[in-house]
Amino acid sequence: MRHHAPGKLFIAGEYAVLEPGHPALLVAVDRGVDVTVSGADAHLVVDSDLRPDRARLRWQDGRLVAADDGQPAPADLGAVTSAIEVVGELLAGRGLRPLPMRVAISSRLHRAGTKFGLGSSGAVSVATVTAVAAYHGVELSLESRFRLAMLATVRDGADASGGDLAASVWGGWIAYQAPDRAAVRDMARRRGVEETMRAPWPGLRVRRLPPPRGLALEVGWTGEPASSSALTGRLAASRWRGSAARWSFTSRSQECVRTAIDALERGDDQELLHQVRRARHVLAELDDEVRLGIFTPRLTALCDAAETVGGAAKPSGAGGGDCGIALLDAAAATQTARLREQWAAAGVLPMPVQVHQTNGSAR
Ligand SMILES: Nc1ncnc2c1ncn2[C@@H]1O[C@H](COP(=O)(O)OP(=O)(O)O)[C@@H](O)[C@H]1O
Ligand SMILES: C[C@@](O)(CCOP(=O)(O)OP(=O)(O)O)CC(=O)O
Repeated sequence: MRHHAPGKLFIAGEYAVLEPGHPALLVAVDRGVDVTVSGADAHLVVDSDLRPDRARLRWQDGRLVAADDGQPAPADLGAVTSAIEVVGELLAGRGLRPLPMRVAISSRLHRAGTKFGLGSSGAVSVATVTAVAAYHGVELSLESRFRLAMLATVRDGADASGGDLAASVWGGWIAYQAPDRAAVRDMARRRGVEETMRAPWPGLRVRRLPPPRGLALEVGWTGEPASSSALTGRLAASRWRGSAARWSFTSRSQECVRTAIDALERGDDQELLHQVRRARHVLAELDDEVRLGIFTPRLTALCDAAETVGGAAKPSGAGGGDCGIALLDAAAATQTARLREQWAAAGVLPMPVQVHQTNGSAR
């Protein structure tokens, strides 16, 4: 049983999307993670391309622990083990026991262990819940994949919007608004996974969007891995939290993303470019205000280069490294060539990444 889940890029709306009701614009990419589930003699074996050794695990009170000494499962396998545990809970609710299995993860979202910032944890969660459920004969709808992966993500208190999960599940270009994660986590604790899968999730909205008519998407990698949770944690702990600046940032981001979504739906590429430039500035103002370090020198150079050739660019996601996106006139090949040259001179690696098409059905 094998499942492929694509990685993602944030086109606009990062940070603000953490607040329920605030949209983000994302796109899935044609690189991702493959999870293959096959039989095993006993226990559960997790074999990840991030680790030299396979981990042998066993179930203990609904959690996965090391098979030999009962110690917690390796922390770097947290995305995988949480995803398996949530499926385990779903199966238990249906009177089924998880089978012994080997879960193998192979990813094109890192190079020799250094991530690109294309949403590897999200793709791992989506591919794992889908493949493990299918191995047990449970076919999940698109929304059920998203919900299980979101439950796996929030289970240990991590606050992430789930935008990466939605892009990975639905594919293509999407508009996304996050559910109230605290409410969803509490519901799962009180009422269990099965019921939480069926209940309404306040705030959650996902909508597929048409791609831009005549724009090409370019992706540049800074070569510097960044920790999104460290950046969002610093933001949450800062005095910015209850400030007027926060309100101003989230409302400007919201207006920018809504206008960008509208531009996509109307096929207005020029307006989309304008909103991507605005999104860059809204993020830069947040960075000036809170000094998060979203814009590294390479990310700033990546954006400036795109603007000098007539395009629009910004960091994708939390910033601090990882990658950035640029949108350019698809018909102007010389602009793309000039952009790539300027990126290379600034130490930004152009990545051969295309948009992943929409995943099959709408559900
Ligand atoms: N190939 C993989 N195998 C197992 N876990 C993975 C793999 N790729 C990513 N992960 C999990 O995702 C985490 C990286 O997530 P994150 O920092 O959010 O990166 P990204 O920016 O690519 O989403 C890793 O620490 C690991 O827990
Ligand atoms: C700040 C954010 O809105 C965006 C973070 O996006 P990244 O693309 O940086 O995330 P990772 O996939 O974990 O690397 C936080 C969020 O939406 O969860």
